[in-house]
Amino acid sequence: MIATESLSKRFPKVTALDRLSVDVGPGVTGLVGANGAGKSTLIKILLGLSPATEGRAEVLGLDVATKGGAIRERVGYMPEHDCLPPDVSATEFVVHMARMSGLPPAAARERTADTLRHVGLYEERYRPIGGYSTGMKQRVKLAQALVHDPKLVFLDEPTNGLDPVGRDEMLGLIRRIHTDFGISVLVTSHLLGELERTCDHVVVIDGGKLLRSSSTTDFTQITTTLAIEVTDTDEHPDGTRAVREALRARGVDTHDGSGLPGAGHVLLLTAEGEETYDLVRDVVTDLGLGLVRMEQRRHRIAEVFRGDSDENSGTSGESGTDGGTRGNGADRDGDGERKEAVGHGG
Ligand SMILES: Nc1ncnc2c1ncn2[C@@H]1O[C@H](COP(=O)(O)OP(=O)(O)OP(=O)(O)O)[C@@H](O)[C@H]1O
Repeated sequence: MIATESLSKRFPKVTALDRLSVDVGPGVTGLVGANGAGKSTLIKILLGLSPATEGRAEVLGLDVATKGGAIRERVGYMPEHDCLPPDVSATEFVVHMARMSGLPPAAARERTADTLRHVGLYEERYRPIGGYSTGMKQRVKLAQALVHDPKLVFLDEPTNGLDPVGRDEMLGLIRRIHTDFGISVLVTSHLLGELERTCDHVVVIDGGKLLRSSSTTDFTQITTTLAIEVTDTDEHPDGTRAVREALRARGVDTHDGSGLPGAGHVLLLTAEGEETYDLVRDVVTDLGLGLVRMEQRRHRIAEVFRGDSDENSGTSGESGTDGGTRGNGADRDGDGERKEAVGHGG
């Protein structure tokens, strides 16, 4: 879908892209990086809107340096910033964008109605955009990117400014763009957690350089860390502690994993093999406790950035699922939800 080769973009005071070589296949691909990492610059070059300083890039087999027009016919673009006219309705605006893409009037109206329904705008679509919420505006921007039935869409920070519910809805929509319509997606975000759930593949850039490009499952491969949660009983009012002590008596060290979201008392330990599972089962049974869960943890993308290895992933206590953001910054958008952000976040 996309291929870049030693692509660079230098502005007078900053190198926004630095010899970036990356291939992106079909599916939903996340482009992640801190603010200023070069995500929007890359998208503009890929659309043929801004020339690269060096290197080359192709989108759908078309050279960005010479085939910008043909690329924009085939690729939808949802820009990061608010760019919607306040005085027209979503329907009028999206019909206009469809016409600009070359659809005849009747087809433009039909596609507009379908697309606005798909993104979840109903009666509101006849009201002026100026009165819309941020979530509704993001949906209009998404609709205009999809209305001409592109093969590929570039979505630049589509969840920006949305509350957690709005973000989840937008991420669901993005997934469905691919599953329902077969349109491939390149979506940018500075929030790692979102991409982990939404994308098949993740490309990470930092300071305009490629840090990593791999499938989401490779990022989140299973670790050898086991997470255990047990019930309390009258005899053992702190079941977790009882398990911890019993395991220690058998020479197995555990770590506190209660920093994990939604977790009550979670113990983390390194699984040496089947014996570890048997040992935990026996210890819990001997103590008369209930085993609520025993599961292998997966790496989270944030941990990959921190360079956490299996060996130390259980030692910090906070290194669990959504736990740590060490070195990557924690992001709060005022919605009270802690999010993982690369770099300094935004
Ligand atoms: N037209 C421009 N002139 C000068 N510098 C620019 C220009 N556009 C981008 N930059 C710089 O290039 C770097 C990369 O910017 P870019 O907008 O691509 O980052 P980004 O990863 O999309 O982050 P954000 O989400 O904050 O936009 C930044 O340092 C930015 O200040």
